[in-house]
This record gives sequence, C-alpha cells and structure tokens, in this order.
Amino acid sequence: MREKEREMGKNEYLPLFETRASRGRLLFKLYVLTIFVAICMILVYRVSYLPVEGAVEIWSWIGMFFAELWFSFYWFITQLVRWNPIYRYTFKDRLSQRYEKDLPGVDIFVCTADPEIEPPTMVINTVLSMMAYDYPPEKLSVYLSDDGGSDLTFYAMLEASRFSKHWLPFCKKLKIQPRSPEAYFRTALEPLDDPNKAKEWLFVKKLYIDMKYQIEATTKLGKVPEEICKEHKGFHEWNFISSRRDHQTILEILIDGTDPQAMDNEGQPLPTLVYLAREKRPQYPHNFKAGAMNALIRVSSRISNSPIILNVDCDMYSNNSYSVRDALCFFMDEEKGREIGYIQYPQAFENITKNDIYCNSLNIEMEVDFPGLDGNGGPLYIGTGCFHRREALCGRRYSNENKVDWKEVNYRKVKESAGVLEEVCRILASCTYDANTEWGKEMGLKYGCPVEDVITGLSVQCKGWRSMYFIPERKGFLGLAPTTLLQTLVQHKRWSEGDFQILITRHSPFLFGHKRIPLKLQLSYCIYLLWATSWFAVLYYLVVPPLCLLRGISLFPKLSSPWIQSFAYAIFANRAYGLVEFVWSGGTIQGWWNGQRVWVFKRTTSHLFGFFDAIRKLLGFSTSTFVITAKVAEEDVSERYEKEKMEFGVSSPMFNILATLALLNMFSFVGGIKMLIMDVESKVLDLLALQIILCGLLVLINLPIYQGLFFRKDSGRMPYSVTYTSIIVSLLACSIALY
Ligand SMILES: O=c1ccn([C@@H]2O[C@H](COP(=O)(O)OP(=O)(O)O[C@H]3O[C@H](CO)[C@@H](O)[C@H](O)[C@H]3O)[C@@H](O)[C@H]2O)c(=O)[nH]1
Ligand SMILES: [Mn+2]
Repeated sequence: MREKEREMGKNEYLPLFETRASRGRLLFKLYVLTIFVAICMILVYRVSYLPVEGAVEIWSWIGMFFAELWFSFYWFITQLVRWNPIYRYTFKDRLSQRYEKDLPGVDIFVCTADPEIEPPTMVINTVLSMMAYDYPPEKLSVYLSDDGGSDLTFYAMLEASRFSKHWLPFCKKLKIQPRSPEAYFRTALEPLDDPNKAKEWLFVKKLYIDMKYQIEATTKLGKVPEEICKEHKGFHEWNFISSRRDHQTILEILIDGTDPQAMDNEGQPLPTLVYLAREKRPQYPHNFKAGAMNALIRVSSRISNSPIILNVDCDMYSNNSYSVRDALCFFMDEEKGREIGYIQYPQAFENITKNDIYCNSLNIEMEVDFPGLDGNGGPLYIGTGCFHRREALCGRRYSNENKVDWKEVNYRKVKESAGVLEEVCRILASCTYDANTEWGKEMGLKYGCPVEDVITGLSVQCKGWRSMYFIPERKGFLGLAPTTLLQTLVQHKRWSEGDFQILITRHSPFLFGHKRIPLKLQLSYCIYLLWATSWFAVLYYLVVPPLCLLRGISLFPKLSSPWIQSFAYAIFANRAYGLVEFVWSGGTIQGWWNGQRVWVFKRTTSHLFGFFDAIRKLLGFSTSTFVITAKVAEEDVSERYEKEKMEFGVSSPMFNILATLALLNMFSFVGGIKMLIMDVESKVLDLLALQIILCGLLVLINLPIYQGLFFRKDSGRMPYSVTYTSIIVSLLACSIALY
C-alpha cells in the first residue's frame, strides 16, 4: 500500500510529455552566418555599381535591388523560423496509469461540403476511423457537418452507423492499423494463423465491400431509393429541400452513446454519432467551413460538451488509433497542460507520387517549419488534425486560475433524450442563431477569411493560450492532396490570399499580436503571411533579366569580377542546403527539382492572384470565397498523375502566365546563346554569363510547359488558346525589348 502511494506520489512529478531541442545547430548557424555575409555583399554591390547612364539600365538595376532586398528579408525570416526547432514526445502509459478512469470526453468534428467532389464513401471512412480510436467509446462523439446538405451523405452515414457495430470490435480485437476500412483492406492480408480469426476477417471485409458498393451505386444514381428512405425517419427531411443553398437544419443523432441500447455486436458501448446539415438561406452568408465548425461547436455543446475537440477534414482519416491519447498527454499534463489551447498534428497525404510532382507533400513545412514555429512560440492551426480545448476555441481568454480538474469534468451536463436534443439543437444550427452575434468574431472560428484556421489559431494564441506541435512516430492523419497543377495553384491561391489578408487587416500578428505573442513568433508567422507578396520579386527576376539579356544589358557582375563570388555562393549554398533539407525530410532529388519548379509556378500565379484578391477585398470590392479541392479525378487524369505527367488540360489565366513566361525565357536563352556564338572577343560571356545561366535554368524548369504546349497529344496538354496567346504575348515582349 505504502509502496503504491509512494509510486503515485513520485508519478505526480513525472510529466506526461517532454520537449527536446534539436542538437548540432552550430553548423547550421555557421552556414547562416556565411550566407548573411554573402547577401550583404550582394546588396553592397547593387548600391555601389548603380549604372550612371541609360534610363532602362538604371531602372532595371533599381528593380533588381528591390527584388534582392525582398529575397533577403524573406530569407531572414526562414532562418529565424529554423533557428530553434523543438520536438515533443508523449508518455501514454503514464497517462493511462494516472487518468484511465477520468479521461475526458472528446468531440470529433468532421466537415464535408459536396457529395460529388467529396464522395460519401470517403467521408464515412474518415468517420469510421475516428469512431475506432483506442479510447473509451462512451467518451467519444463524432459529428459530421454536411455543407452539401445531401441525402446521399446522410445515407452513407446511416450505413456507417450500422457497419460500426462490426467494425469497432473487429479493430479492437485484431488491434489493426489504420482504422479506415478502405485504407486497411487495401493493403492488409487475411490472417492465416487462426481459422476463427480468418473467418471473422473475411466476414467483416465482405460487409465492408457490400456496403461500399451499395453506397457507390446510390451515389451514382444521385438519389436514395424509396425503400431505403423508409428505413430512417431522417430521410423525410429531404422532402422539404429544394436546393443545397436553401434548406432547414437537418440533425440526426444516428447513435446515441448514452442509450444503453446502443451496443456493438459484442455488447460494448458505441461512440455517439451525429449528422448535421446546418440551416442555409440565401440571404444569410454561411461562412463556409468556419460557419460549419461554429454550428458544430454549438450543437455539440448541448449533446456531449466535451472539453476537447478534434477537428478533421473529411478526407483526413485517422492513421493512428492512439492520437487522442497522445493529445491528452499534453492537455492533462499537471504542470504545463493547463495553458495549452491546441495541439496541431502534421498534415500528411496518402496520394503523393514518388517524386511529388506538384510539391504537395508539405514535408518541409511539417518537418522543418513547424518544429521551428513551435520553438518560437507555437505552431499555426492548420484546419485539420488539430485538438482544441473547447473553451479556447470558443474565445475564452487564458487565465492562470482556470485549472481544470479532470476528475470533475462532466462531459454531459443535462441528460436529455435524443429526440429532445435534436429539437433543441436544430435552433442552435440555424442562420438566425449565428447572424449578427459574436460568433465568427469573438467566439468560435473567425469569419471572412479564406484561411479561417490560421486566423483563428492566431487569435487563440493572442488570448494567452499556448499551442504545440506533435509529430507522432506513426502518422496521425492521412488525407488527399490535389492531383492536378491547376488545383494545386488554386488551393495555394486560397492559402496565400487568406494569409496575406491576415497580415494587412487588424488581425495582423504585428497589431493584434503586439505584446500578446513573442516578437519572434510574429515574425515567424510572416513565412506564410508574406507568401502573396513574393510575386513581385520573382516575376521581376523572370522577366527583366531575360529581356535585358536580349538588349545586351548586364544586370549581374562580370564573370571576371570578384563580386560574382557572393552571388554564386548565396545561390549555390542556399539551394544546396535546401536540397539537403528536402531529402532529410523524406523527399527525393527529383522531388526537390519538382519543388523548385512549383515554387516558381506558385509565385507567378497563385501569389499574384492571391495578392490582388486580398487587396480587392480590403478595398471592399469582393467577399471571401472557398474553392473546395476535389478529392476525385477522371480516370485519365489520375493515370497521368500516377505517371507524374504534368496536367494542364483546361484553359486558365494562370496557364497563360506560366506559358508566356516559359516562352519568354526560351526566346531570351536562344538569343543569349546566339550572341555567345557570334561574339569573337568573348566579351558577351564575361558580361552576360549569369543572365544566360539564369535563363537556361528557367528553360530547364519550364520543360514540362514546352511539352504541354508543343509536343503532347493527350487531353492533359495545354489548350491551343493558351499556346497562341502565350506565343503572341512573349514575342511581343521580346520585340519591344529588342527595338
Ligand atoms: O463551405 C465549405 C467549404 C469547405 N468545407 C470543408 O473544409 C474542408 C477543407 O476543404 P478542402 O477543399 O479540402 O481545402 P484544403 O485546401 O485541402 O484545406 C486546408 O485549408 C483550409 C483553409 O483554406 C482549411 O480549412 C483546411 O482544414 C485545410 O486542410 C473540407 O473537409 C471541406 O468539406 C466546409 O465544410 N464547408
Ligand atoms: Mn483538403
């Protein structure tokens, strides 16, 4: 007895998580120092060698100076983020030792918005993986918000609620990972050691496949058959619906976890499962995902009111059944736990090709940036795979005094029947309940920003809460990244626009965050908030040096001049470091090269459009939108994606820009080479070497564009309209430069 008490007493002092700083930073700091010197030299060179005559020469030079000043500033911020990365580790065994009986309730929010581009089978796989967490089921509640207001999704959820009765005990008995049935059965092999096990395995697999076909067939049909509609009263609601932008609240508690009848087929309790399509009316803005999340916060507060909320996108299934326990190690830590507002997990994707053709893996962000951000004061909230403290998300300020007593936390205040709850919650999810209140301003997720997640996370941090970043050994969540170039660029446009909007409004970390979060975190935020502004410097580098090359104007030091060393070193060492970092984060060399390409593409399209849209919004000419990323693609498109063949296919102003820049650089490069050959005194080489190399590199970067414009025959090639326009515009630009 004594022994045990002493054990316990000792345990109290053992933290539930620990933090380790990265070692061996000296080399990194030396590298930063040398690059810093090189950058200073470049700027000195620019100032001291300003041409004395020729307006074009002078102005091009000044432009180069500003572009390089911008690159230098951005470089400074990226190093600041990398200065002091930290990593977190959890002790789940200590958690269960101390708190197994008092584990708090956890509410899980899944958002979906469109049954066509987010197929119901995918959505329920996510939902099922969440229901199957290794956690007391009576303490889990899973809520699906369906902004598509679709009976197809509702039908899939109904099927999932039935299937879960087999799936959950199956997962727990066989201790399988991952717990999304689709992901599991795609790779898992039948257990051959035990015939009983094998029988059950085949049975559950067949159940899943049958359910999947049934749902897919219904989805294809576009409506739920009469006889199925009779099976649940919920379908009745769709009799009153004319459009998905105009309908009443639909709320169905598919599994009521407190109902003793709600058992899986082994007699164990089931998690609560709720379907919600909040009310939508054309005269009320619905505020996209932020609106959906806020409706879920209110509805769940009545049904389960758990102190911890996990938020995931509908494509992000749980790949690790211990994530909830890991997250609780942070929140429940006796010393540091109480100040934590949210725990962000990395975003990872299951559909990244080997060389990550569109650079969508976010490896650098997740492996390098975020540990650095955590070290500088706390990671951003990035919309999915994030555990929140309910009160922090609801807008409460952190105070030293509010210590949670986990033993006291009662996760259901009022015990009402499912029927009553459904009635009450319908009002909570109505338009009128939300409009003209503090919701979206001081409470819940913020409205009016395309990155509702980042702006909300910043506000939580500014209210005194700490945020932390946790990379588990086994990936916590796996989602779907865009699979075409245009989707990638459009998604990135939404992000860069939203991030920039935060910077230029009163929610900026420098205004709103002033004295509330550390200065280094304010600056670190800029690594993303400044994305949209990068178009100017990059576009300048892509247009002016090539055009000047055609005119024979030199913008860089001569080959024979010592100044060239600082340029060569800054560019080479920086890229080499980037390559090492990329490979260290799990990428390939080809993947790094693809990343360089996409880096250029994003800056001249996504960031350019994002910048101007944010400005237009600031001036009041437009309002926020949210273009949802498709999670399915046509067969030939997916095939090309698998083969890592760049996808164009449709016409878009973004492609016009990319093609024009690609051609411009090709013409200049050809012009430069011609000058080089015709030049007998080899003065051209000395004078224009760097510019020719720059154009040459850009030609290499743009190879897939030339292929798409001139050599491909498949439907993923560049549309002819883009080809013609870009040829005309780039030729025009070159001739203006020449004459
Ligand atoms: O009106 C809407 C629009 C979107 N969504 C949901 O929001 C999620 C994210 O949408 P997606 O199209 O997949 O965007 P991504 O660019 O992949 O999302 C990232 O960026 C968003 C902010 O731009 C965050 O909200 C996301 O969590 C984050 O994963 C999905 O589950 C959607 O169903 C809604 O619920 N309602
Ligand atoms: Mn997504």
